[in-house]
Amino acid sequence: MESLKLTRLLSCNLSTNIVSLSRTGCSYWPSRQLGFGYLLRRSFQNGNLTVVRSKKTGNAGGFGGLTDGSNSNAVQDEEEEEEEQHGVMLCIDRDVSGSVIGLQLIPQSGDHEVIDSEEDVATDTKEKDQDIEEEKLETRVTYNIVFVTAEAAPYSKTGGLGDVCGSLPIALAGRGHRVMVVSPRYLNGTPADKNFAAAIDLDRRIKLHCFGGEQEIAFFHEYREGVDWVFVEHPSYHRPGNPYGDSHGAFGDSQFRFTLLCHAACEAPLVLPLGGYTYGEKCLFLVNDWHAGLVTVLLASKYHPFGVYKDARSILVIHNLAHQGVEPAASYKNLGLPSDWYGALEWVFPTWARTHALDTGEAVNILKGAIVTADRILTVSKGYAWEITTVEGGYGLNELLSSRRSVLNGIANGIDVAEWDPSSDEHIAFHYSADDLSGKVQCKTALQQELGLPIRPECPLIGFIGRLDYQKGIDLIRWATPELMEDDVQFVMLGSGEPLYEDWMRSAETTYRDKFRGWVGFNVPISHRITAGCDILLMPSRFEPCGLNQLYAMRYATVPVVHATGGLRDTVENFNPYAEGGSGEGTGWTFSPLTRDSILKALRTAIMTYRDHKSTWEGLMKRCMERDFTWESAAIQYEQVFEWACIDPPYIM
Ligand SMILES: Nc1ncnc2c1ncn2[C@@H]1O[C@H](COP(=O)(O)OP(=O)(O)O[C@H]2O[C@H](CO)[C@@H](O)[C@H](O)[C@H]2O)[C@@H](O)[C@H]1O
Repeated sequence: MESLKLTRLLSCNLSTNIVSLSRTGCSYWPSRQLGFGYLLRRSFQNGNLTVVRSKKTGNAGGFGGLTDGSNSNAVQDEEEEEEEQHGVMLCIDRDVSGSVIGLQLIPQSGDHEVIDSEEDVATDTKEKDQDIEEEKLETRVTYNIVFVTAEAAPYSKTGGLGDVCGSLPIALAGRGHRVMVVSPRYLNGTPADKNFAAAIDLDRRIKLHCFGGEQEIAFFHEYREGVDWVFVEHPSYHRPGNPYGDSHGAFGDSQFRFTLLCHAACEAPLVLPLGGYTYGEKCLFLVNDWHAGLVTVLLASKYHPFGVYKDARSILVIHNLAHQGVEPAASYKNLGLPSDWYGALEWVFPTWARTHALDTGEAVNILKGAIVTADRILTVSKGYAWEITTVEGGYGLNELLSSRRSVLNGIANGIDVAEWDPSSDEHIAFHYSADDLSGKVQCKTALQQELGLPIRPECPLIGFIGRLDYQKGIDLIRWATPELMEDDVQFVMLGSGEPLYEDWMRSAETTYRDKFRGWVGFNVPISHRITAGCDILLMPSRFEPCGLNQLYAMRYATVPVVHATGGLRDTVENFNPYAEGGSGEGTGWTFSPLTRDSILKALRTAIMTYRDHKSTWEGLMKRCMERDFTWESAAIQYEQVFEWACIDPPYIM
């Protein structure tokens, strides 16, 4: 018998493989999932799981999903060598009429390792390597995944949430999962509206019960890069500005608009026949930030009591705990939740945070409701997963989050390495790679020219990109700038946000004419050019759940100087000049505490290294570029969490 590398495949550290069986009682994992040229067939008899391993000689067949029992042609082709293993049934999937539509099975404890005898081990090294390669790439179990998010690039983006929800779904789809992303169909009367041009009206109107009546919404759909992009259509998503506000400030009806999103997202898997068939009830909802938070509460309070979505799981992904969706308690009745679920969202401000003596501090907090009802909780880095359980980082939710520590994990974001690739980036004038960095200095002089700065390739160019708000430490940058400008450096900032800082950036341009540029606005091409053209990227964030700009910077050989917090500390390795026999180790500078002086000190160390230690700097640039920030490795970690979510029963039934 030839080698079958199933050991790692079937003996994950969870000791569990969940296998779905179709109505017919057996299904096939296409050979791509199992290693080269094999199929697994599983049948269920008398409460036991039988795994039949077959060598397949015909075509590998499609990769259409775990429960696709339609590979009958492939079955006919196979030349079976059967061996049996036994397991137990975890649960039965039924449709609304009670008919069995699928089964979840778990291999019998101790039986789930398939270890071939030594004689079986293939001698052909090439084939072995190929098997291992395949195995590394393959997904063990596929899921129906429903992302719910307020933004998803390229359709909508105001920050990192859009980036993540625009690229992680594609990575997961690429690993064999069926993935839907549900977000609003924003139209603001600008050229950005064309982002939605390829999405077609599915002609499926539904009525949602919230805000004192029936709200009719429609669904638009685009299938792109293996993902079902579903857009919720409602007039409240059509207005100037970004998803959250306009030049006059934040929109006053965010609770309404995102309540619609959540109700619609709960219905979408049930009512939309995408590609011919619905996602159905057995879904994994990935609920991103407070805007989507009502999904977990709806599943627990509105669907589960009626036996709907009982095999679904919800995972709350926290990108930023500072925004929680807090509104007056009286707004609870608008949310379309049963009245006896008020406690899940109930939130009482501490006395010091109340506005006047008669203020009882009572509010509803949607993110809190999601934390209470989600099956699992994720944040976008390990460091931040810990920080949010502390008083300093918990924004009032630290005790609640601590109480759910057993289901709380952190996974650092990846980046879209195709969009952010210095060797092919369409937004930059010159291209470069770790093997040939010469294009980087050309990008620098092109940027200096574009910004009207003196063209000085030898002058250290520092960059900042981000939202201009308290989180990003803009006040400290403003405070440190006068002293920084005494050095022979150039500094360019791109950002929009608080008017105070926008005005300061404009005025600093006048004060430091030859040294400072402040680009006020949101401009993706410029962000690429700054990332490529600068030598150093500054990120003095007060807190940073993950941070993407430091990852982009490293990919572009721009050395990050960051506050040692959250995801910044997890992803930037502090430079150690003495390591590796003096050739150095690390990818940037992580400073702490967050003060004006430590920002200046870290920047000056970086500047001195850039000026006086050219080969050390080149080593830093190369190490930055060699880091793996692909979504692939993050997606594998997400799959681990999916498995954990499915092993446990739903948190609230
Ligand atoms: N003016 C501008 N013009 C063009 N592009 C601009 C821009 N301002 C910001 N961007 C872009 O927006 C993104 C910002 O991403 P970040 O992760 O740094 O921050 P954000 O705080 O929005 O995200 C939150 O969610 C993400 C995702 O999980 C976490 O990484 C992060 O820590 C958390 O605060 C980057 O792609 C950046 O280039």
